[in-house]
Amino acid sequence: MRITSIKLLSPSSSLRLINRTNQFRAAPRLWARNYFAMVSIEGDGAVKPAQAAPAVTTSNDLVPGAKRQYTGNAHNKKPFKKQRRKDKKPAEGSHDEVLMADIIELEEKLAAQKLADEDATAAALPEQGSEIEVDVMELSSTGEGLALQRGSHQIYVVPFSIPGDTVKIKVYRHNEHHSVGDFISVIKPSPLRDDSRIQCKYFGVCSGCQFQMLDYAEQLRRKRDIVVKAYRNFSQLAPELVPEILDTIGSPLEYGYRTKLTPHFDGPPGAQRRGPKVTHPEMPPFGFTPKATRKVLDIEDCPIATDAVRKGLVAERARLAVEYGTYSKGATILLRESTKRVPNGATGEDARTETEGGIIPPIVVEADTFTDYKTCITDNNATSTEYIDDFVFTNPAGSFFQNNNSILPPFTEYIREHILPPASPTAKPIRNLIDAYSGSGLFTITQASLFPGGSIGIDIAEKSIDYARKNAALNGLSDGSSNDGKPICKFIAADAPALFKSVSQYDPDETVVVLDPPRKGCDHSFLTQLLKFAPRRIVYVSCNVHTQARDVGVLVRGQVPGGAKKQPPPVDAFDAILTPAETDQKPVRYDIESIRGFDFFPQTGHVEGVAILSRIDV
Ligand SMILES: C[S@@+](CC[C@H](N)C(=O)[O-])C[C@H]1O[C@@H](n2cnc3c(N)ncnc32)[C@H](O)[C@@H]1O
Repeated sequence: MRITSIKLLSPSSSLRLINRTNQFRAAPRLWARNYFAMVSIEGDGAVKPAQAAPAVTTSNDLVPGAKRQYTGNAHNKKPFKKQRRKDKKPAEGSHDEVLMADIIELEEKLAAQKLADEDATAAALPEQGSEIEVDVMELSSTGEGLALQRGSHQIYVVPFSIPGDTVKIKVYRHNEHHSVGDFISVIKPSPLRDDSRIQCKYFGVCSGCQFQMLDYAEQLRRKRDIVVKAYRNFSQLAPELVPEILDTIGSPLEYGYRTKLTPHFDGPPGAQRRGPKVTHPEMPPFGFTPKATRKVLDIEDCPIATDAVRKGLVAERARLAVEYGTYSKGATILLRESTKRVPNGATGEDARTETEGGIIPPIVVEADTFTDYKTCITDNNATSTEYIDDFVFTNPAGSFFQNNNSILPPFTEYIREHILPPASPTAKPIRNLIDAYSGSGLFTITQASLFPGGSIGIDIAEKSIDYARKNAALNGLSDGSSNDGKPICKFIAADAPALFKSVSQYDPDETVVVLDPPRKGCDHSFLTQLLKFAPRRIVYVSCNVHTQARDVGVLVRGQVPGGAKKQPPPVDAFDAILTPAETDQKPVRYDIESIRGFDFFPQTGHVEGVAILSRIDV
C-alpha cells in the first residue's frame, strides 16, 4: 500500500513517515513518495495510517475511492494505470528529482484547496496524443510550467509556458505522479508573457531556452524563487537556519553571451556499428536536440551565443554542406570563442591579428586601451583565450570554462568582496585559499592577491591543471618555487578528496575553501574531510543549486549522512544535534551567511548559486 495524501489531524500533529520494517523515523517529503507509507501522529503520539484524502490523488490505483478511470480509445482498452510509466528513483539533483519536488509541492497546495473543489478528481485522464487546454499554475525549478486541466487535479508538465497562461498541449505521456504534454500554442496569454520579446525563431521547439517571453527582471525573480525552493526542498534544514535568499544578480548581456556551443548531427540513416560503411545521402540536420523528440533540430542561428560563435555556426554549417558525405557517424562540433587582445598602438606581431581567423574575419571590439579580436575555435585541443577584467585565462578549447564571459567580472568581484570574513579583533587573519574543483584556476587566480599565505587549486582534469599553472604565470603569480614576492598559486591534478593530504601546513583558522563542483555536487568522502579540516570560511559556488543546497545542509548540520554507508540524512538541525558525530573530533558546524543566485544563463531556467558559510566557533 502506498498512500500519497497527507492529512493533519490536529494543529499539534506532526507528520512522520514509517518504513516497511515499521521503523519509525522522520524523513523528507521526497522519501515519502518513493519509499514510505505515510502516517500521521495524533497529539497523543499514536501512529495511525493517514486518512487518504480523495482529492490528493497522483495515482488512482493507490487511493481508495479515487474515481479516475482510463476512458481509452477503440484500439486500447487497457486500464489506464498500465499505461502509466512507473517513476524510477531519480538521481540526486537531477532534472527529474527537482521536478518531482515541485510537483509534490503543488499537489500539497491543491490538497489544501480541495474542500473548495470537491469534484476535481473525478475527471478522466485524456488519452495519449489528444489535444487539451490546460491552465498553468506554477513555474517549476526546471523552467517548465505546471498546469491543470479544468476539473482535474492531474498535473501536466508543459515546456515553454508560464503561470497565468492557458495553453493547448498534446498529451504525450502519463507518469505515475504527473503527465507530460507537448506545448502547441497559447490560447490565453499570461500577463507576464510578451511574445514580442522572443528573439529566436526556434523558441518553443529547441530545448535550450525557456524564458524568452519573460521580461528580464521577471526572469531574475523566478531564478531567486528557484534558489528559495532548492533550499526548502533539498537542504533538509529548518527554515530558521536558512537566511533570506538575496536577489539574483543579472548578466550584463541578456543575449549574445554564450561563448561555447556544441551543435551535433546524427549518423547516417541505416548505419550500423559492424555493418558496411554508409554515409549521409544529403546534409543531415545540424543543431540541437529539441524538447519533444530525440531527432536533431536543424539550427541556423542561436541568438544567445556571442557574435563570434554565431559566425562559427554559419561557417561550420557551410563546411558540413560540402563535407557531409565523408561522415559515416554522427558528430558533435565544438564552437568556442577565443579572444586576442591587442594593446592600442601595438606594432609588429601583436598587430597582425586582423588577418587571423582565416576566411572568417574576427569580431572586433574596441576599448580605450586595447582592441579585442574574437574568433571561433572548432578544434577541441586548440587553446582558447579569454579575459576577465585584466586577468587572462587560457584553456584547452574543449575543456570546462564558464560560458558567459560578460558576467565574470562582476561575479569574481562579488567573490572578492565576500571571500574574507568580517574583520575581528580576536580571530586570526585569513592567509590561505583552497580552491577545490579549480578547473584552470578561475578563483585561485582572481582571488590570489587576498591570500598572503598562498593559494592552492585542485582539479581532476590534468589538462585543466596544466593550463591553471600556465594561467598563474600569465597573470604574474608565483608557483612557490622561487621567493620572488609574488602571490603564490599551486595546483594539484587529483580527485578532490586527495586535497586534504596536501594542506596540512594550512591552519584551518586562517583558511578559506572555495568549492565549485560539477552538477552532482560533492561526494561524501570530500564533505567528511572538509568537515574534519574545518576551514574558517567556505564559499560554495554551483551551477546546480539543488545539490548545493543538499551539501550546504550537510555542512550546517556538521554531519555527512551515513558515512561510508549511505543512509537518509536527518530532517532538521535538531535531529543532527541529537545524533552523535561519527568522528572523535569536536563536531564542526557552519552558519549560512548569505545565499544568492547569479544569472549565468539568461533566457534559460538555470541559475548559478553562491553560498557563503562561516564556521560556528563554540
Ligand atoms: C563547474 S567546474 C568549475 C571549474 C572552475 N572552478 C571554473 O569556474 O572554471 C567543475 C570542475 O570540477 C572538476 N572535477 C569534477 N570531478 C572532480 C573530482 N572528483 N575531483 C576534482 N575535480 C573534479 C572538473 O574537471 C571541472 O573543472
